[in-house]
Amino acid sequence: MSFLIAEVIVDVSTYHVDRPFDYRVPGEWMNVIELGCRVKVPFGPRNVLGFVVGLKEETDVPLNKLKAITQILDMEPVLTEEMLQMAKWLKNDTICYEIDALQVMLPSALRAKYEKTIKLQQGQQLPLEAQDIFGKRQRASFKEFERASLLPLLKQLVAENIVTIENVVKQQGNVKEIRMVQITADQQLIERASEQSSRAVKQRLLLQWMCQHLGEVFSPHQICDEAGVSISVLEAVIDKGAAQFIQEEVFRDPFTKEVSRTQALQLTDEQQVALQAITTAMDQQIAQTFLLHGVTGSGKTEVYLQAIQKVLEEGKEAIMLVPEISLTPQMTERFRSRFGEMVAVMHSGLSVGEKYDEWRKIQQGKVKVVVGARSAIFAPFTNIGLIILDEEHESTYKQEDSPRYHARDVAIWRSEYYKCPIILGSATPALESFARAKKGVYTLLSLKHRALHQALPTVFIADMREELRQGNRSMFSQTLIEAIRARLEKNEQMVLFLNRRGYSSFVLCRDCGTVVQCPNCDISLTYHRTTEKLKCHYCGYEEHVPQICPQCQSDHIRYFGTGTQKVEEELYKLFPEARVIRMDVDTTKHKGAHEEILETFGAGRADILLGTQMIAKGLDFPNITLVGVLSADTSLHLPDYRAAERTFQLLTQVSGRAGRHDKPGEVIIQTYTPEHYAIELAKTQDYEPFYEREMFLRRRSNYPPYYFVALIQLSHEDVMTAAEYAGRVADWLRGNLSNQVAIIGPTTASIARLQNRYRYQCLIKYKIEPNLIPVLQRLLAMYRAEWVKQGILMTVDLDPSTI
Ligand SMILES: Nc1ncnc2c1ncn2[C@@H]1O[C@H](COP(=O)(O)OP(=O)(O)OP(=O)(O)O)[C@@H](O)[C@H]1O
Ligand SMILES: [Zn+2]
Ligand SMILES: [Zn+2]
Repeated sequence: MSFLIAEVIVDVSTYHVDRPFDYRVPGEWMNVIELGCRVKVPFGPRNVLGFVVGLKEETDVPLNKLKAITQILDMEPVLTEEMLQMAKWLKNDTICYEIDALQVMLPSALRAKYEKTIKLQQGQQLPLEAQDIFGKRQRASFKEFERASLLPLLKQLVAENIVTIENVVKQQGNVKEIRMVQITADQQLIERASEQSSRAVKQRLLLQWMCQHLGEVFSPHQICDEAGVSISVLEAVIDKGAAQFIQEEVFRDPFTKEVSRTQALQLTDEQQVALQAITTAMDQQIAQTFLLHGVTGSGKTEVYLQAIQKVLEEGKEAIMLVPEISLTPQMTERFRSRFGEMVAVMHSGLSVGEKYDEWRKIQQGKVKVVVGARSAIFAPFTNIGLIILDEEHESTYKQEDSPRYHARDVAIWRSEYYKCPIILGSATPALESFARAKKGVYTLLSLKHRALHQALPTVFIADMREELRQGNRSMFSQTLIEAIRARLEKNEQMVLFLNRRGYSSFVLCRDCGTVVQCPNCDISLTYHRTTEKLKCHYCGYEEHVPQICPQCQSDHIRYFGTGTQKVEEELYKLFPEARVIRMDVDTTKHKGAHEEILETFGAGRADILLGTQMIAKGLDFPNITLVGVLSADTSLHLPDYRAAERTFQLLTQVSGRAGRHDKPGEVIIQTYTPEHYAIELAKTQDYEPFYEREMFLRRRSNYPPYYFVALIQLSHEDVMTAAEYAGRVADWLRGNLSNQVAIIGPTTASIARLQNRYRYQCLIKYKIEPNLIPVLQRLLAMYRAEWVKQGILMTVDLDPSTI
């Protein structure tokens, strides 16, 4: 007797074995189940979610031990064949559980609790058995089909598009619907209704109107308007069978405003050359990776738009990634004005329901372009023609939880699958990317000039030590103050940028130097002015600002450092007439806040846009002629080998906001270390000299891109236990990896204690180590089987963004 066996990856990522388990497929589901469907299966004492990753007829599991699938959750697979392959690759490439790799590809609505309903499509005829289930309703529940053992029939109905299946998410809203009216397609029904209402003039009027619109669908409102009747007349006619109410699905619209359409611009020669290279790769169907290195304002976005245009003409699909889309509403708008309804968006600012709707639009082929943040790289397209990563150097493209993937690597994998090109775009590419382009692994395309041949802005460095010597204790240098005053007089706009990476306002005792720390983490607490509280940004701990120093009881304890609110207050003191608009985490909490702020600024209703990291990128406003960087150094002194690179990138990006159109731009960078090369070279805004300099230093200290690094982090509540296991990790690595590999550690992590757990790490530096993945997999297996029980937490990151 033959069985159908499903191989299922189960949702238990604490189990130490990461492999598919075999389950019997109950007879009635034989022709229903497919690869990529979600199922419920018994695992130990409970039922868990699982994904079908294989179907076969034989198993090594003895028949009396073989359990059956409890429930099937999808008629149509939610994961494609491609995704199942991609998950296997991710599992190996990032060393994660396969279940984590499968889950990350789905919108969270499909990971939550939901119910399935079956909806009858308009005007479709059901076979008898199914009619019994639906009765007079438009909808039936999945369970009803299941109970009647009619799943194969259901599958057939879905295939013939007679019914559709919808997942109604229980907790987080569901498919949104509105009530519509469908006029019958059958003229006789209308005639019969007319006979019945021979004395009702209005009803007859409506029925005559309906004769002109057989089979069409309108909103009740529209019908009443057009036919000039009231809703009660419409209801009476519906009662007589001339039309019926139907529920029509609407997609939630994450776009808050209308945009006007734009046309492709006439490209510059440089843009033309770049576009030509990309479209050639498309025509030849080669998985070629292009690095589009273009100075700020050089028109990279126009190249993306026209490349996508070509993809659409070929009937294919495109993925456009941006670092964090809620920060760049301008980008979405440019895509919508070019491609209209063909565009879906995916980013963290959307609700669970909105994300699910956007995902379904992609899956159902209703859109051809997705503009989104990191996770949009998993958009369920099946005919991809181009993938773009804008600002490819940004660290948000790397996910910091399992699966610890980099969107660039996933993009390259998918491009190989679809044989299509990729564009990595940036004014300041990641060192790794530029090195690969120089070696010919990527194809370098350069835009050396701004699109309209405007000059890059002039950059001044203001030495804040000098200012202090001359008695200026404020946060604004004289140069900056004068520059702001000049702009206010000329009615031009400016951007003031407060570099807050690794920087915060803290409370310090001026007598003994104590900085108030979080009791759970080795990190200073951040001062919040509005609530007069100190907060830990890592664990959420908070307390009131102390009146006296907890160490020496001095009352000379006060906060230090600069927040955007403080800057705003200072600005108003200096320039009471200035209209300042602030963009930071506090002013952008509510949905749509970014758009509102940028719209106000774009419409010229503010003079100064003051903000943090989130204003550094993507802004394109004609009237900005001054960019001020209040504190260039704050990101320079972090214990991270990429600190100089990040600082240079940030300064170049933010400078690029000035003088993008007719008016020339000026940039003033304030710093306490003007001699640092990252700051000196940001002055000329020339990427290659910086690249050469930084590469030299990386080579000297054996850092990427010359070496690869892998980071193993480990924590425990007890410091001795944490140290002991960290030591075991280091010993084990030394015993199993070749002596070509440098193992640094164990050392304490840069934050030595977090949420009351002590943290250690080991760093692996290597050039070629074929054994690395298997060795790390064995280490993880050991950890999952034994160490977890001791309360150890361990993570392995093959491409850490900070170390
Ligand atoms: N070929 C062109 N002709 C006319 N204007 C153009 C052309 N290409 C781009 N522009 C305009 O130049 C400005 C800068 O272009 P865009 O924003 O695409 O540059 P970018 O390289 O993406 O900039 P950044 O990296 O600084 O964000 C935009 O206002 C854009 O409309
Ligand atoms: Zn003190
Ligand atoms: Zn804390």
